[in-house]
Amino acid sequence: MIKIAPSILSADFANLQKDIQDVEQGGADYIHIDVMDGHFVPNITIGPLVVEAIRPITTLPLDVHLMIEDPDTYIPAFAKAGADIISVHVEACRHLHRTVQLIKAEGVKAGVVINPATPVESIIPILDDVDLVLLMTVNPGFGGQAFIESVLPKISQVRSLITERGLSVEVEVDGGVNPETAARCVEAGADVLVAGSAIYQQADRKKAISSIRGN
Ligand SMILES: O=C(CO)[C@@H](O)[C@H](O)COP(=O)(O)O
Ligand SMILES: [Fe+2]
Repeated sequence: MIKIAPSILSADFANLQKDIQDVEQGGADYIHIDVMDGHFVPNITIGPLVVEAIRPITTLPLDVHLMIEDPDTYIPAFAKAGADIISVHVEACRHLHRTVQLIKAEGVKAGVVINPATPVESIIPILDDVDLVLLMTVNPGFGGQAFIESVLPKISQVRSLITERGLSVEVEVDGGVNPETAARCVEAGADVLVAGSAIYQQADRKKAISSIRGN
């Protein structure tokens, strides 16, 4: 079963509770939270206080995507705020194993993220230690961007690496996911699909989630 992780970056921030509960009732599997610091990416979004406020209003796992410099400084705060999965960009980590160990020491699942231009080879050394690999299909920073087609072979490459090693690691895709691109990501080997605008721009979120799932 394909998991759907609506990105609240495209939700109405003045009505976050309603927009989160709407996707929970619509069949979402995770709530994807995009954390941006204005340094690693040219946008500023959500901090641990907002994650803490969201925690009691949903039973879904909180999938926290850190697009920040120096993630080690902030990981404990996001874990304490209630994150279930914390994913960090290889491009932002000077000592990747140390960062992943820190996430796990906080009792949280660890994910590793690569930008569209970062080769899959960069995650091979950490594959045994993570719960999730997130492949960006846009350059991080904003919702509503166009899907970058050239990432599709990277999804298949990551899926093969995981299968060859007999690992249980989820393959998540993020950026420009809609019913049409979702089908190709799944065909390539993705099992978790993040979608922001394709869900929140639709009045019927349940229907939007089902069509991304391919139902
Ligand atoms: O991490 C990011 C953007 O940096 C994403 O999670 C976006 O929020 C996805 O938005 P859509 O491309 O689905 O509109
Ligand atoms: Fe994201």
